[in-house]
Amino acid sequence: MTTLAITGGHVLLPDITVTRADVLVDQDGGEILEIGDDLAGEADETLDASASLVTPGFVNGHCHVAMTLLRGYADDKPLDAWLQEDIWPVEAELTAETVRAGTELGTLEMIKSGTTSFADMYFFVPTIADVVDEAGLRARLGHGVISVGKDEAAVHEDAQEGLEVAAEIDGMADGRITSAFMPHSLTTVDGQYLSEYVPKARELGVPVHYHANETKDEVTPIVENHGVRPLAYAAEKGMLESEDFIAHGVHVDESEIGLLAEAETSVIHCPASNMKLASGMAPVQRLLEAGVTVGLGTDGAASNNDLSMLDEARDAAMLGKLAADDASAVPAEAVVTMATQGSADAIGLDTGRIEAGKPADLAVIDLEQPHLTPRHDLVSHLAYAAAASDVRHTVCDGQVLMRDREVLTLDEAAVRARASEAAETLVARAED
Ligand SMILES: CSC[C@H]1O[C@@H](n2cnc3c(O)ncnc32)[C@H](O)[C@@H]1O
Ligand SMILES: [Zn+2]
Repeated sequence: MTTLAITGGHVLLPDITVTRADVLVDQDGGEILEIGDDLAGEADETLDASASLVTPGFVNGHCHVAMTLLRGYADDKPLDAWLQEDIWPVEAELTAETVRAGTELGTLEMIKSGTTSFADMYFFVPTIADVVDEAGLRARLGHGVISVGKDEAAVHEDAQEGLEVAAEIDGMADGRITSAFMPHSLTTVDGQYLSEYVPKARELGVPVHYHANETKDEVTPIVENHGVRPLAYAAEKGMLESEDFIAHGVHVDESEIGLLAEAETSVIHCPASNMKLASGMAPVQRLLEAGVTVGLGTDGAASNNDLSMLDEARDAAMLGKLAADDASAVPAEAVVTMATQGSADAIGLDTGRIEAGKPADLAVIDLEQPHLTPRHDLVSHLAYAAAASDVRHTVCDGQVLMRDREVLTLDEAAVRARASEAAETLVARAED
Protein backbone atom coordinates (compact mmCIF):
# COMPACT_ATOMS: atom_id res chain seq x y z
CA MET A 1 0.00 0.00 0.00
CA THR A 2 1.31 3.50 -0.87
CA THR A 3 0.37 6.11 1.71
CA LEU A 4 0.26 9.89 1.89
CA ALA A 5 0.18 11.90 5.13
CA ILE A 6 -1.19 15.44 5.16
CA THR A 7 0.60 16.81 8.18
CA GLY A 8 0.40 19.58 10.77
CA GLY A 9 -2.92 21.07 9.73
CA HIS A 10 -6.23 22.05 11.23
CA VAL A 11 -8.77 19.52 9.95
CA LEU A 12 -12.45 20.25 9.26
CA LEU A 13 -14.45 17.31 10.62
CA PRO A 14 -17.90 16.14 9.37
CA ASP A 15 -19.66 17.87 12.28
CA ILE A 16 -18.13 21.17 11.04
CA THR A 17 -15.74 21.51 13.95
CA VAL A 18 -12.00 21.92 13.51
CA THR A 19 -9.26 19.91 15.21
CA ARG A 20 -5.46 19.82 14.89
CA ALA A 21 -4.51 16.51 13.25
CA ASP A 22 -2.72 14.69 10.47
CA VAL A 23 -4.67 12.81 7.80
CA LEU A 24 -3.34 9.46 6.51
CA VAL A 25 -4.44 8.36 3.04
CA ASP A 26 -4.22 5.04 1.16
CA GLN A 27 -3.28 6.24 -2.31
CA ASP A 28 -3.90 2.88 -4.00
CA GLY A 29 -7.41 2.55 -2.62
CA GLY A 30 -8.01 6.33 -2.76
CA GLU A 31 -9.34 6.27 0.82
CA ILE A 32 -8.79 8.13 4.07
CA LEU A 33 -7.21 5.68 6.54
CA GLU A 34 -6.93 7.70 9.73
CA ILE A 35 -7.19 11.16 11.27
CA GLY A 36 -4.84 11.45 14.23
CA ASP A 37 -1.57 12.66 15.69
CA ASP A 38 1.94 12.15 14.30
CA LEU A 39 1.05 10.05 11.25
CA ALA A 40 3.96 11.29 9.08
CA GLY A 41 6.25 8.45 10.14
CA GLU A 42 3.79 5.90 8.79
CA ALA A 43 3.56 7.43 5.30
CA ASP A 44 5.51 7.03 2.06
CA GLU A 45 4.93 10.66 1.11
CA THR A 46 3.87 13.80 2.98
CA LEU A 47 2.04 16.98 2.12
CA ASP A 48 2.69 19.91 4.46
CA ALA A 49 -0.46 21.44 5.94
CA SER A 50 1.10 23.54 8.68
CA ALA A 51 -0.66 26.90 9.19
CA SER A 52 -3.34 25.49 6.90
CA LEU A 53 -6.90 24.20 7.03
CA VAL A 54 -7.55 20.73 5.58
CA THR A 55 -11.11 20.59 4.25
CA PRO A 56 -13.03 18.05 2.22
CA GLY A 57 -12.53 18.84 -1.48
CA PHE A 58 -15.39 21.08 -2.57
CA VAL A 59 -18.23 19.51 -4.53
CA ASN A 60 -19.69 21.65 -7.31
CA GLY A 61 -23.23 20.28 -7.59
CA HIS A 62 -24.24 21.93 -10.85
CA CYS A 63 -21.97 23.10 -13.65
CA HIS A 64 -21.54 23.33 -17.41
CA VAL A 65 -17.77 23.09 -17.23
CA ALA A 66 -16.91 23.79 -20.87
CA MET A 67 -18.77 27.12 -20.63
CA THR A 68 -15.49 28.57 -19.32
CA LEU A 69 -14.96 29.32 -23.04
CA LEU A 70 -17.91 31.73 -22.86
CA ARG A 71 -16.79 33.54 -19.69
CA GLY A 72 -17.32 37.24 -20.36
CA TYR A 73 -18.88 36.59 -23.77
CA ALA A 74 -22.38 37.72 -22.80
CA ASP A 75 -23.18 39.42 -19.50
CA ASP A 76 -25.88 41.56 -17.94
CA LYS A 77 -28.98 39.94 -19.40
CA PRO A 78 -31.75 37.82 -17.86
CA LEU A 79 -31.75 34.05 -18.42
CA ASP A 80 -34.08 33.76 -21.40
CA ALA A 81 -32.56 36.57 -23.48
CA TRP A 82 -29.03 35.47 -22.51
CA LEU A 83 -29.64 31.88 -23.65
CA GLN A 84 -31.63 32.68 -26.79
CA GLU A 85 -29.74 35.72 -28.08
CA ASP A 86 -26.18 34.85 -27.09
CA ILE A 87 -25.45 31.44 -25.60
CA TRP A 88 -27.44 28.98 -27.72
CA PRO A 89 -26.32 30.49 -31.08
CA VAL A 90 -22.66 30.13 -30.11
CA GLU A 91 -23.16 26.68 -28.54
CA ALA A 92 -24.58 25.53 -31.90
CA GLU A 93 -21.00 25.87 -33.19
CA LEU A 94 -19.38 23.73 -30.47
CA THR A 95 -17.23 20.77 -31.51
CA ALA A 96 -15.65 18.00 -29.46
CA GLU A 97 -12.35 19.86 -29.77
CA THR A 98 -13.71 23.15 -28.36
CA VAL A 99 -15.51 21.31 -25.55
CA ARG A 100 -12.21 19.57 -24.71
CA ALA A 101 -10.42 22.92 -24.48
CA GLY A 102 -13.16 24.42 -22.31
CA THR A 103 -13.28 21.39 -20.04
CA GLU A 104 -9.52 21.44 -19.59
CA LEU A 105 -9.75 25.10 -18.58
CA GLY A 106 -12.66 24.44 -16.22
CA THR A 107 -11.05 21.44 -14.55
CA LEU A 108 -7.82 23.42 -14.16
CA GLU A 109 -9.78 26.18 -12.44
CA MET A 110 -11.54 23.65 -10.22
CA ILE A 111 -8.29 22.03 -9.10
CA LYS A 112 -6.80 25.48 -8.38
CA SER A 113 -9.80 26.39 -6.25
CA GLY A 114 -9.98 23.13 -4.25
CA THR A 115 -12.92 21.51 -6.04
CA THR A 116 -12.47 17.75 -6.36
CA SER A 117 -15.82 16.67 -7.77
CA PHE A 118 -18.70 18.12 -9.76
CA ALA A 119 -21.93 17.40 -11.59
CA ASP A 120 -22.08 18.56 -15.19
CA MET A 121 -24.72 18.85 -17.90
CA TYR A 122 -23.46 19.59 -21.39
CA PHE A 123 -22.71 18.37 -24.91
CA PHE A 124 -19.87 16.05 -26.16
CA VAL A 125 -19.93 14.27 -22.81
CA PRO A 126 -17.48 11.43 -23.68
CA THR A 127 -14.90 14.15 -24.38
CA ILE A 128 -15.67 15.78 -21.02
CA ALA A 129 -15.25 12.36 -19.37
CA ASP A 130 -11.82 11.94 -20.99
CA VAL A 131 -10.64 15.26 -19.59
CA VAL A 132 -12.05 14.53 -16.11
CA ASP A 133 -10.09 11.26 -16.17
CA GLU A 134 -6.88 13.04 -17.25
CA ALA A 135 -7.32 15.84 -14.69
CA GLY A 136 -7.86 13.29 -11.90
CA LEU A 137 -11.20 14.69 -10.74
CA ARG A 138 -14.45 12.93 -9.83
CA ALA A 139 -17.69 13.80 -11.66
CA ARG A 140 -21.29 12.89 -12.38
CA LEU A 141 -21.84 13.75 -16.05
CA GLY A 142 -24.81 13.83 -18.37
CA HIS A 143 -25.82 14.92 -21.86
CA GLY A 144 -28.24 17.86 -21.76
CA VAL A 145 -31.43 17.00 -23.64
CA ILE A 146 -33.55 19.80 -25.19
CA SER A 147 -36.69 19.48 -27.33
CA VAL A 148 -37.54 23.14 -28.08
CA GLY A 149 -36.76 24.11 -31.68
CA LYS A 150 -36.27 20.50 -32.82
CA ASP A 151 -38.36 18.14 -34.95
CA GLU A 152 -39.55 14.90 -33.39
CA ALA A 153 -36.81 12.70 -34.88
CA ALA A 154 -34.12 15.06 -33.62
CA VAL A 155 -35.55 15.05 -30.08
CA HIS A 156 -35.62 11.23 -29.99
CA GLU A 157 -32.01 11.20 -31.18
CA ASP A 158 -31.05 13.71 -28.48
CA ALA A 159 -32.84 11.82 -25.69
CA GLN A 160 -31.40 8.52 -26.91
CA GLU A 161 -27.94 10.10 -26.80
CA GLY A 162 -28.68 11.13 -23.20
CA LEU A 163 -29.38 7.51 -22.28
CA GLU A 164 -26.53 6.00 -24.30
CA VAL A 165 -23.95 8.41 -22.93
CA ALA A 166 -25.15 7.74 -19.37
CA ALA A 167 -24.68 3.99 -19.93
CA GLU A 168 -21.33 4.39 -21.69
CA ILE A 169 -19.48 6.58 -19.21
CA ASP A 170 -20.83 5.23 -15.91
CA GLY A 171 -17.91 3.79 -13.93
CA MET A 172 -15.17 5.23 -16.15
CA ALA A 173 -11.89 6.48 -14.66
CA ASP A 174 -11.78 3.68 -12.06
CA GLY A 175 -15.25 4.64 -10.89
CA ARG A 176 -14.51 8.37 -10.51
CA ILE A 177 -17.01 9.07 -13.29
CA THR A 178 -20.70 8.35 -12.82
CA SER A 179 -23.62 9.56 -14.90
CA ALA A 180 -27.18 10.83 -14.89
CA PHE A 181 -30.01 11.44 -17.35
CA MET A 182 -30.21 15.22 -17.77
CA PRO A 183 -33.24 16.79 -19.46
CA HIS A 184 -32.41 20.51 -19.58
CA SER A 185 -35.55 21.77 -17.81
CA LEU A 186 -39.29 21.29 -17.37
CA THR A 187 -40.04 23.95 -20.00
CA THR A 188 -37.39 23.15 -22.62
CA VAL A 189 -38.23 19.44 -22.84
CA ASP A 190 -41.79 18.67 -23.87
CA GLY A 191 -43.82 16.49 -21.47
CA GLN A 192 -44.28 13.65 -23.97
CA TYR A 193 -40.51 13.09 -24.07
CA LEU A 194 -40.18 13.24 -20.28
CA SER A 195 -42.92 10.59 -20.02
CA GLU A 196 -41.12 8.37 -22.51
CA TYR A 197 -37.47 8.74 -21.46
CA VAL A 198 -37.48 9.20 -17.67
CA PRO A 199 -38.67 5.57 -17.17
CA LYS A 200 -35.81 4.46 -19.45
CA ALA A 201 -33.35 6.32 -17.21
CA ARG A 202 -34.84 4.45 -14.24
CA GLU A 203 -34.23 1.15 -16.06
CA LEU A 204 -30.60 2.20 -16.47
CA GLY A 205 -30.46 2.97 -12.76
CA VAL A 206 -29.16 6.53 -13.11
CA PRO A 207 -30.45 9.66 -11.36
CA VAL A 208 -32.28 12.47 -13.16
CA HIS A 209 -30.92 16.01 -12.99
CA TYR A 210 -32.52 19.15 -14.49
CA HIS A 211 -32.96 22.91 -14.08
CA ALA A 212 -36.20 23.68 -12.21
CA ASN A 213 -38.01 26.78 -10.94
CA GLU A 214 -35.07 28.99 -11.88
CA THR A 215 -37.09 32.02 -13.04
CA LYS A 216 -40.71 33.13 -12.66
CA ASP A 217 -41.03 32.81 -16.46
CA GLU A 218 -40.40 29.10 -16.09
CA VAL A 219 -43.12 28.63 -13.47
CA THR A 220 -45.97 30.46 -15.21
CA PRO A 221 -46.28 28.32 -18.39
CA ILE A 222 -46.30 25.09 -16.37
CA VAL A 223 -49.04 26.37 -14.09
CA GLU A 224 -51.00 27.65 -17.13
CA ASN A 225 -50.56 24.54 -19.29
CA HIS A 226 -50.68 21.78 -16.69
CA GLY A 227 -52.59 23.35 -13.82
CA VAL A 228 -50.00 22.46 -11.20
CA ARG A 229 -46.74 23.92 -9.81
CA PRO A 230 -43.57 22.79 -11.65
CA LEU A 231 -42.40 20.33 -9.01
CA ALA A 232 -45.85 18.69 -8.82
CA TYR A 233 -45.56 18.35 -12.61
CA ALA A 234 -42.05 16.90 -12.17
CA ALA A 235 -43.45 14.38 -9.68
CA GLU A 236 -46.13 13.39 -12.23
CA LYS A 237 -43.34 12.76 -14.74
CA GLY A 238 -41.46 10.57 -12.24
CA MET A 239 -38.67 13.11 -11.85
CA LEU A 240 -38.79 13.56 -8.09
CA GLU A 241 -37.02 10.51 -6.71
CA SER A 242 -34.56 10.42 -3.81
CA GLU A 243 -31.51 10.08 -6.10
CA ASP A 244 -32.62 13.03 -8.28
CA PHE A 245 -31.33 16.57 -7.90
CA ILE A 246 -32.63 19.81 -9.34
CA ALA A 247 -30.58 22.91 -10.09
CA HIS A 248 -31.76 26.29 -8.75
CA GLY A 249 -35.16 25.82 -7.05
CA VAL A 250 -35.47 29.59 -6.74
CA HIS A 251 -39.23 30.03 -7.17
CA VAL A 252 -40.50 27.13 -5.07
CA ASP A 253 -43.56 27.59 -2.89
CA GLU A 254 -44.32 25.84 0.42
CA SER A 255 -46.14 22.99 -1.35
CA GLU A 256 -43.07 22.31 -3.49
CA ILE A 257 -40.70 22.51 -0.51
CA GLY A 258 -42.93 19.84 1.06
CA LEU A 259 -42.71 17.70 -2.08
CA LEU A 260 -38.91 17.94 -2.16
CA ALA A 261 -38.63 17.03 1.52
CA GLU A 262 -41.03 14.10 1.22
CA ALA A 263 -39.43 12.73 -1.96
CA GLU A 264 -35.89 13.40 -0.60
CA THR A 265 -35.02 15.07 -3.90
CA SER A 266 -32.08 17.45 -3.45
CA VAL A 267 -31.61 21.04 -4.55
CA ILE A 268 -28.41 22.53 -5.88
CA HIS A 269 -28.44 26.21 -5.01
CA CYS A 270 -26.56 28.45 -7.47
CA PRO A 271 -26.53 31.88 -5.80
CA ALA A 272 -24.04 33.66 -8.05
CA SER A 273 -25.85 32.67 -11.24
CA ASN A 274 -29.22 33.56 -9.66
CA MET A 275 -27.94 37.02 -8.72
CA LYS A 276 -26.17 37.70 -12.01
CA LEU A 277 -29.16 36.73 -14.17
CA ALA A 278 -31.49 38.40 -11.62
CA SER A 279 -33.43 35.13 -11.45
CA GLY A 280 -34.37 35.62 -7.80
CA MET A 281 -33.47 34.46 -4.28
CA ALA A 282 -33.95 30.79 -3.39
CA PRO A 283 -35.61 30.17 0.01
CA VAL A 284 -32.55 28.31 1.27
CA GLN A 285 -33.25 28.69 4.98
CA ARG A 286 -36.77 27.32 4.46
CA LEU A 287 -35.43 24.39 2.42
CA LEU A 288 -32.94 23.56 5.18
CA GLU A 289 -35.60 23.85 7.89
CA ALA A 290 -37.85 21.49 5.91
CA GLY A 291 -35.03 18.92 5.82
CA VAL A 292 -34.23 19.19 2.10
CA THR A 293 -30.64 18.30 1.17
CA VAL A 294 -29.14 21.47 -0.29
CA GLY A 295 -25.85 21.56 -2.19
CA LEU A 296 -24.07 24.39 -3.96
CA GLY A 297 -23.19 24.84 -7.62
CA THR A 298 -21.51 27.52 -9.67
CA ASP A 299 -23.59 26.86 -12.81
CA GLY A 300 -21.53 27.68 -15.91
CA ALA A 301 -18.72 30.23 -15.90
CA ALA A 302 -20.69 32.40 -18.33
CA SER A 303 -23.27 33.23 -15.65
CA ASN A 304 -21.03 33.37 -12.57
CA ASN A 305 -18.21 34.21 -13.86
CA ASP A 306 -15.86 31.76 -12.10
CA LEU A 307 -15.95 28.22 -10.76
CA SER A 308 -14.86 28.99 -7.18
CA MET A 309 -16.91 27.12 -4.57
CA LEU A 310 -15.49 29.40 -1.88
CA ASP A 311 -17.11 32.37 -3.63
CA GLU A 312 -20.30 30.34 -3.93
CA ALA A 313 -20.36 29.57 -0.21
CA ARG A 314 -20.00 33.23 0.68
CA ASP A 315 -22.67 34.22 -1.86
CA ALA A 316 -25.03 31.56 -0.45
CA ALA A 317 -24.65 32.89 3.08
CA MET A 318 -25.08 36.52 2.06
CA LEU A 319 -28.05 35.92 -0.26
CA GLY A 320 -29.67 33.49 2.18
CA LYS A 321 -29.72 36.19 4.86
CA LEU A 322 -31.17 38.74 2.47
CA ALA A 323 -33.84 36.31 1.22
CA ALA A 324 -34.88 35.44 4.78
CA ASP A 325 -34.53 39.05 5.99
CA ASP A 326 -32.60 37.52 8.90
CA ALA A 327 -28.84 37.82 9.58
CA SER A 328 -28.86 34.52 11.45
CA ALA A 329 -30.21 32.61 8.42
CA VAL A 330 -27.89 30.38 6.33
CA PRO A 331 -24.92 30.69 8.73
CA ALA A 332 -21.28 29.80 8.05
CA GLU A 333 -21.68 26.15 9.16
CA ALA A 334 -24.61 25.73 6.76
CA VAL A 335 -22.78 26.97 3.67
CA VAL A 336 -19.62 24.99 4.48
CA THR A 337 -21.85 21.90 4.83
CA MET A 338 -23.59 22.73 1.55
CA ALA A 339 -20.29 23.14 -0.37
CA THR A 340 -19.01 19.77 0.84
CA GLN A 341 -21.32 17.03 2.18
CA GLY A 342 -24.56 18.73 0.99
CA SER A 343 -23.49 18.72 -2.66
CA ALA A 344 -21.92 15.26 -2.34
CA ASP A 345 -25.12 13.78 -0.89
CA ALA A 346 -27.22 15.61 -3.48
CA ILE A 347 -25.32 14.31 -6.49
CA GLY A 348 -24.90 10.84 -5.00
CA LEU A 349 -21.17 10.75 -4.22
CA ASP A 350 -19.74 9.26 -1.04
CA THR A 351 -17.34 12.16 -0.61
CA GLY A 352 -17.50 15.56 1.19
CA ARG A 353 -16.41 14.34 4.66
CA ILE A 354 -12.96 13.83 6.18
CA GLU A 355 -13.57 10.50 7.85
CA ALA A 356 -11.76 7.12 7.83
CA GLY A 357 -13.08 4.96 4.99
CA LYS A 358 -14.26 7.90 2.87
CA PRO A 359 -12.72 8.85 -0.49
CA ALA A 360 -9.52 10.85 -0.02
CA ASP A 361 -10.77 14.06 -1.69
CA LEU A 362 -9.23 17.05 0.12
CA ALA A 363 -8.25 20.69 -0.22
CA VAL A 364 -5.57 22.38 1.89
CA ILE A 365 -6.05 26.11 2.47
CA ASP A 366 -3.18 28.43 3.40
CA LEU A 367 -4.16 30.42 6.48
CA GLU A 368 -1.08 32.67 6.45
CA GLN A 369 -2.86 35.47 4.64
CA PRO A 370 -3.79 38.97 5.81
CA HIS A 371 -7.47 38.34 5.03
CA LEU A 372 -7.39 35.17 7.15
CA THR A 373 -5.87 36.91 10.20
CA PRO A 374 -6.65 36.67 13.14
CA ARG A 375 -7.98 33.13 13.48
CA HIS A 376 -11.00 33.41 15.76
CA ASP A 377 -13.03 30.88 13.81
CA LEU A 378 -11.78 28.83 10.85
CA VAL A 379 -15.30 27.84 9.72
CA SER A 380 -16.11 31.56 9.51
CA HIS A 381 -12.95 32.10 7.43
CA LEU A 382 -13.93 29.29 5.08
CA ALA A 383 -17.44 30.69 4.59
CA TYR A 384 -16.70 34.40 4.47
CA ALA A 385 -13.04 35.21 3.88
CA ALA A 386 -11.04 32.49 2.08
CA ALA A 387 -10.44 32.79 -1.66
CA ALA A 388 -9.69 30.30 -4.40
CA SER A 389 -6.08 31.52 -4.54
CA ASP A 390 -5.58 30.46 -0.88
CA VAL A 391 -5.84 26.78 -1.84
CA ARG A 392 -2.32 25.27 -1.53
CA HIS A 393 -2.87 21.59 -2.35
CA THR A 394 -5.70 19.58 -3.90
CA VAL A 395 -6.02 15.80 -3.52
CA CYS A 396 -8.61 13.60 -5.24
CA ASP A 397 -8.97 9.85 -4.85
CA GLY A 398 -5.70 9.89 -2.88
CA GLN A 399 -3.74 11.48 -5.76
CA VAL A 400 -2.12 14.89 -5.37
CA LEU A 401 -3.56 16.99 -8.23
CA MET A 402 -2.00 20.27 -7.07
CA ARG A 403 1.03 20.68 -4.78
CA ASP A 404 2.01 24.18 -3.61
CA ARG A 405 -0.23 25.63 -6.35
CA GLU A 406 1.45 23.65 -9.12
CA VAL A 407 -1.15 21.55 -10.94
CA LEU A 408 0.41 18.16 -11.64
CA THR A 409 -2.18 16.59 -13.95
CA LEU A 410 -2.63 19.40 -16.48
CA ASP A 411 -0.12 21.71 -18.16
CA GLU A 412 -1.51 25.05 -17.02
CA ALA A 413 0.10 27.27 -19.67
CA ALA A 414 -0.85 24.92 -22.51
CA VAL A 415 -4.43 24.59 -21.24
CA ARG A 416 -4.86 28.36 -21.04
CA ALA A 417 -3.38 28.85 -24.51
CA ARG A 418 -5.60 26.14 -26.07
CA ALA A 419 -8.71 27.55 -24.35
CA SER A 420 -8.04 31.11 -25.53
CA GLU A 421 -7.61 29.92 -29.08
CA ALA A 422 -10.67 27.63 -28.98
CA ALA A 423 -12.82 30.44 -27.56
CA GLU A 424 -11.72 32.83 -30.28
CA THR A 425 -12.36 30.29 -33.05
CA LEU A 426 -15.76 29.36 -31.60
CA VAL A 427 -16.97 32.94 -31.38
CA ALA A 428 -15.63 33.73 -34.87
CA ARG A 429 -17.57 30.73 -36.27
CA ALA A 430 -20.75 31.84 -34.50
CA GLU A 431 -20.47 35.45 -35.66
CA ASP A 432 -19.59 34.54 -39.26
C1 LIG B 1 -28.36 21.20 -22.75
S1 LIG B 1 -26.81 21.34 -22.01
C2 LIG B 1 -27.01 22.59 -20.78
C3 LIG B 1 -27.53 23.88 -21.32
O1 LIG B 1 -27.83 24.70 -20.23
C4 LIG B 1 -27.49 26.02 -20.54
N1 LIG B 1 -27.41 26.82 -19.34
C5 LIG B 1 -26.35 27.38 -18.75
N2 LIG B 1 -26.71 28.03 -17.64
C6 LIG B 1 -28.05 27.85 -17.52
C7 LIG B 1 -29.00 28.28 -16.59
O2 LIG B 1 -28.69 29.02 -15.54
N3 LIG B 1 -30.27 27.92 -16.77
C8 LIG B 1 -30.65 27.18 -17.83
N4 LIG B 1 -29.78 26.76 -18.75
C9 LIG B 1 -28.50 27.09 -18.60
C10 LIG B 1 -26.21 25.85 -21.28
O3 LIG B 1 -25.87 27.01 -21.98
C11 LIG B 1 -26.54 24.66 -22.18
O4 LIG B 1 -27.17 25.08 -23.32
ZN1 LIG C 1 -27.24 25.30 -15.30
